[in-house]
Amino acid sequence: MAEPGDLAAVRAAIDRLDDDVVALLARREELVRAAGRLKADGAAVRAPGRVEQVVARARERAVSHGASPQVVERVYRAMIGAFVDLELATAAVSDGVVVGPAAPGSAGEVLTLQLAAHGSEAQLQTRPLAETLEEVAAAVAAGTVLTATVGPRVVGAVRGALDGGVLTVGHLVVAPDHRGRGVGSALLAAVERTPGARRAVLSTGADDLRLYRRAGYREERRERVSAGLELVHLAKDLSG
Ligand SMILES: C=C(O[C@@H]1C=C(C(=O)O)C=C[C@H]1O)C(=O)O
Repeated sequence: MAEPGDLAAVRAAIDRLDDDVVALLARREELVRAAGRLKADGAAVRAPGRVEQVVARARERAVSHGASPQVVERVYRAMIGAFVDLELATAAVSDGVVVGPAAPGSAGEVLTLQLAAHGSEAQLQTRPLAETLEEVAAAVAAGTVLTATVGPRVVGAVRGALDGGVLTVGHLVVAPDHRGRGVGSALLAAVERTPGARRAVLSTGADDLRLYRRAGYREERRERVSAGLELVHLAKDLSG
């Protein structure tokens, strides 16, 4: 590349280059998010062995481009650190939390969580939250319930009913002492991986939208259920 003659010109050239760098970072972020959705815990998110592979490869590429491998390594370690934080905050779960199909016999615990759920969704007293033990047990037996467990304890659950490629997500609940640690996001990410699901839809109270917005859900419409209580219908395209 020709050397620009003064600092302003150099900076203009850096700005143009940064446009490309950020565009590439955006593509990298998409891939990192996809990797995160395939992981079950914090150790898998951090993947230190893979980090060393990526760094070693970047150092080699730096040498072949005539760049400083030390600078490239520092940039890469900082970048990967930021991506790991993103993965931990989005798809992944705190260490020790395992997400998977509800174990036979867990219906009682799932129902207890549903009944204990706080917030607007519980206040709606919608049919799902007023389920009987038999109904929850039938859903567990049908394989439509996913749970998050810590050791033997169920700390969260979600349900996904698939019909013609449309996944209706419901009953997302997290034990009060496990909130804010990515359990809800991990359950949501796991249910979205239901084979054959091309679109996810769900309805929730107007005050618990953050988790869903962060996960890429878009608002379709709002429905006033009663005075002071609004139900928000959300959807997410899963085909991409
Ligand atoms: C994207 C991944 O997750 C993390 C982020 C990495 C990256 O940004 O390259 C590499 C390893 C993990 O720490 C992965 O495991 O590949």
